[in-house]
Amino acid sequence: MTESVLRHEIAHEQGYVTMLYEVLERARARAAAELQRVYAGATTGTEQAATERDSFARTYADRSSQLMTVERGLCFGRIDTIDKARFYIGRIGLFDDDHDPLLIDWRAPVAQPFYRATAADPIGVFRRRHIRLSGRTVVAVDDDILDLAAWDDHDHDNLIGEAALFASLSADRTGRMSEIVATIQAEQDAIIRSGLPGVLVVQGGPGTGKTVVALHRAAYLLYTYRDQLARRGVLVVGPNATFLRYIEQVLPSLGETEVVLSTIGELLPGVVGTAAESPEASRVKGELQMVEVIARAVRAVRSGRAGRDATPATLLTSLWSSPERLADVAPELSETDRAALHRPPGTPWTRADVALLDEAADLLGDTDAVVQQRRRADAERAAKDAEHLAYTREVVHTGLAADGLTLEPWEVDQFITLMAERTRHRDALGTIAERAAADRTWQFGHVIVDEAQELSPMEWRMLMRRCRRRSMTLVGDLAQAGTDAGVRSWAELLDQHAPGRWRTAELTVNYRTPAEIMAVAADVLTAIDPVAAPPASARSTGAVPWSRCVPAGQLGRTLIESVAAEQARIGDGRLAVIVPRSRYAELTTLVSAALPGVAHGSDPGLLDATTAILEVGQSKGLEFDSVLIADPGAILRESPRGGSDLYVAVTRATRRLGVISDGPLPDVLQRTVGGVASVPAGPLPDASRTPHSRGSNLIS
Ligand SMILES: Nc1ncnc2c1ncn2[C@@H]1O[C@H](COP(=O)(O)OP(=O)(O)OP(=O)(O)O)[C@@H](O)[C@H]1O
Repeated sequence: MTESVLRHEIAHEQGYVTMLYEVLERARARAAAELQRVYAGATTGTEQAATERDSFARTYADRSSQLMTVERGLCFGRIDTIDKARFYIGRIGLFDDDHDPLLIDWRAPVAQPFYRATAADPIGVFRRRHIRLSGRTVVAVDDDILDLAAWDDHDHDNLIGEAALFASLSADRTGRMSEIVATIQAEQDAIIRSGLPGVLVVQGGPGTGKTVVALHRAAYLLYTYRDQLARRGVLVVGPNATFLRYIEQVLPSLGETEVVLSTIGELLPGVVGTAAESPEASRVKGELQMVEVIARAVRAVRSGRAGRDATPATLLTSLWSSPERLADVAPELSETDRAALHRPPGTPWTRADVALLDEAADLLGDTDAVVQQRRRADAERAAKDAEHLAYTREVVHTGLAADGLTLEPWEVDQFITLMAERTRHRDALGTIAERAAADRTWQFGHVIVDEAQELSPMEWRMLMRRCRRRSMTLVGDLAQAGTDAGVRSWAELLDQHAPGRWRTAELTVNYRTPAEIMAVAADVLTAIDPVAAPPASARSTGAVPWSRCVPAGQLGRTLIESVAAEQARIGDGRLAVIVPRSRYAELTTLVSAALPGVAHGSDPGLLDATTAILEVGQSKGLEFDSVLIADPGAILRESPRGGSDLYVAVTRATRRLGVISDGPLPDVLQRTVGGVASVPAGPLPDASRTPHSRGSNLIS
């Protein structure tokens, strides 16, 4: 585009975008007025009537807040089809007074070609345009003309909208995951829009967008299969509380609030399994042989042989604290394994306990009191539904009278049913998290599991009980598995739990880690699995990973110097120091004493800190502008899955990676600049003089 054509196009899009914001403002005003009217309307004065009113109020309040959250980047694209139709794509659907679409919701089928069209297969699209806004001002347009002749020699047609994508990938990290609606790639879009039934497994290397794609899929499914999913909710399971905080803002920005986020350790009502324990104990607890152990323990309780400890918590406490009782019900476990499980009563629950408690609860069943409570709740809900319909009738008639509208009686009835359904949904949805949290037998409409490779066989049993219809999305990377108790093969897992009802998809492009860092990661991956292929990096930065070997006793000091140097290099960006578990306390104390602003792995404010010091497990799923790895040799040695831990650590950075070791540098890191030779403190190696840089650079 020449300069003047570009100016003209920007002015044209500005006119359209300004009109869209005016329509948005009117929709906001309407939602506010409805809210006002509901609050001003009379109720019969009973508590129930007030609840009904609140339910409507919540619907309009949700609508208002949804209309507020789409302010930033309301419209981000446009497609012109070969048959001369034009659609603007954005975060929400907007319509004119005749209900003709002005802006298409990114999840609607009409928007799909925006993400899928390629030069090789334009699916009817002549032009795809990315529109970049700053506030409400159009600052850039970027066109892909999907004309085969012009694109024939282009070798990466799975990447679209490169200017927009590249700008978003190069931005400083904020400590929170952000949504990617404007730049979803074709292979990601196919996963996001894959159908609801059955189990979809998404395997992909680090940084390929598994998490972000899974969250966009949640938003897409709730939009497309609203009736099926709204009342049961969608459960998203993540590896730890920090990770859940890292992703929690993505869904509201996509306009979805009906999603329950949980860790495995919190899936059983009334139990929080977060205490630490030995890797041996969690391995033994995660193995499938525990099914029979728990079953025997329950039988022993029932027969009165082992006392009358018929609640799951007492049952498990007594097993762990009594070697005799454990030996009685778990003869198949070795003595060493049984010893690993032993602990005194009163010890807090660990994550691996939770699946066993759930197993026991499932066998013991609910007590009469719980069953009766559930029946009472069902009856109350039915009564509420009837009252809700009556209230809806009143609201609709008042609203029609206020607007001076006359409709046919059947139209009014239809509208009442629709409104009742919608507001009842909202009412139920507002409390899905509470209801699901209080009900062990809650069945979710869809379950999404992130870092799925980490779940043990016992944890899969627990999760499958939460979704008997097996509508699930599992995203993970077997090469990143941090425990031996995790998944070894997706087929092995799913042939057992969803035979004939599962499918796989793969993500192949790494949007996080630049090619220079991925070249190092590729060596680590080869050591874990010689035939595994690393994902191709979407970009390169020119900054080659560096390493520095220091004499024993100088790791802390060098780390402190390097933190300060890296902070200066990345400006407003974020830095992580990843350390071995065995040296976490030592290095955290040293670094914190010298640099008081550094956050620790368990700090609630971790994500907002500019620098954090973490064990590998705490860094799972997260990303930082720069990463320093301390004592990589210890990371490799201290766990049977040390190679995978190092792979995770190496692939957390979006821009820079440095390695500091007070022992020999592991062979798999020889590709870092500096190598085994000790390099003096001072300026870091100049990337442009670096001899090696493997890995592909898809954006040249
Ligand atoms: N299409 C895209 N447009 C812009 N950014 C993207 C896109 N896809 C992924 N990203 C970004 O790439 C980064 C990595 O994504 P994500 O964390 O979902 O990857 P992952 O596969 O879950 O990684 P890991 O397994 O290493 O934790 C995130 O910053 C994400 O926003």
